Amino acid sequence: MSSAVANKAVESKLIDGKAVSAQVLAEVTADVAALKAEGIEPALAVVLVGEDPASQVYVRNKVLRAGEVGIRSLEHRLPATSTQDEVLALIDELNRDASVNGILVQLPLPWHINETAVLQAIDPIKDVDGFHSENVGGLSQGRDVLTPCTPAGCMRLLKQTLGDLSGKHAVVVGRSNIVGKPMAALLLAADCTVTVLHSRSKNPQALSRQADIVVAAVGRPRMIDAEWIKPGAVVIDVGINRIEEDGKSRLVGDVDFASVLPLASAITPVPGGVGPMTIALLMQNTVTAARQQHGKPTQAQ
Ligand SMILES: NC(=O)C1=CN([C@@H]2O[C@H](COP(=O)(O)OP(=O)(O)OC[C@H]3O[C@@H](n4cnc5c(N)ncnc54)[C@H](OP(=O)(O)O)[C@@H]3O)[C@@H](O)[C@H]2O)C=CC1
Ligand SMILES: Nc1nc(=O)c2c([nH]1)NC[C@@H]1CN(c3ccc(C(=O)N[C@@H](CCC(=O)O)C(=O)O)cc3)C=[N+]21
Repeated sequence: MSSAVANKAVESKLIDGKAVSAQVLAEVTADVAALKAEGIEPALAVVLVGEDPASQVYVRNKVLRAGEVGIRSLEHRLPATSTQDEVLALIDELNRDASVNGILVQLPLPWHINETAVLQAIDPIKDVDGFHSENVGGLSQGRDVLTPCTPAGCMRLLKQTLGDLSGKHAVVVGRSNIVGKPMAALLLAADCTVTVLHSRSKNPQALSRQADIVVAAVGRPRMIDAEWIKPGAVVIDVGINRIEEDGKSRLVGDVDFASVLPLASAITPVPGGVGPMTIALLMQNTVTAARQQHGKPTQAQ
């Protein structure tokens, strides 16, 4: 096969998260403009505690993206030495500020701060991460609540790739509160048969090889290789791992892209897959929150 033909074959399998996120952002830009014409300016507050360099980059990207779609953003940076009460006091202030529609507290928090206490302090109607128990419970009950951005972004990619997901067997590798569990809930709501694998699962490769859809959210570079994948499966790689390779710093997923590519019918790259979708869905959630807070119906997605 000529390399041009080989490239074409690779391209046809790639799920382009950058392109799909651009579509989402275009929709959000139009929604924001419509709200502004009615005198409503959606606003997102991003709270960063400490100086973790990766978190600083993420927060900067969120603020930049908000500006691009017309969402006002407020960046609150607190020192790593802040007490939990200081963080809670800021959240209380943001909860009460009617001009703030969305609140995101960047994770992870410094070790001395209780993550659950902080996430539970956010008013559920402003919880654009969907991490408050009210929203977690609502998702599991099938209520129309704010949904975690990364799993919601994965769903949009899957629906764009496969259309109807009904009856598909989906395997989610990882069971965190921010990715694995909400991902499983969304797949179930879309009528998939769902298997959730984790670090205690026995023979995970054999289970994963039964899946029509594999979502990898483990935080282990390239762990999911060809052994985990049935020919024709759709593979969504949530992992973001910075590794040193050949003396260079590289970003790789939880999927061993080179070994899985020949088997998968479609696969997300890292970077340029799920990551850009997460930020786009955060913007969409902010608009949804603003609409709800102003008593406007939220559009079907
Ligand atoms: N693209 C994006 O927008 C985002 C990307 N991420 C990335 O996604 C990845 C996962 O993040 P997150 O969910 O927060 O990670 P966590 O560390 O919170 O969870 C990892 C999960 O993977 C499971 N796991 C670990 N090792 C194995 C193994 N050998 N076999 C099977 N399961 C295993 C763990 O199991 P157990 O519960 O038993 O310990 C756990 O449930 C990371 O790379 C992170 O950087 C995260 C958020 C957003
Ligand atoms: N409260 C909270 N909500 C989150 O949603 C949240 C969080 N905390 N903490 C950290 C994780 C991680 N996360 C990412 C978002 C975008 C990219 C992203 O845009 N990635 C680009 C590459 C970025 C780069 O080059 O470094 C890509 O994959 O193409 C990645 C990761 C959100 N998270």
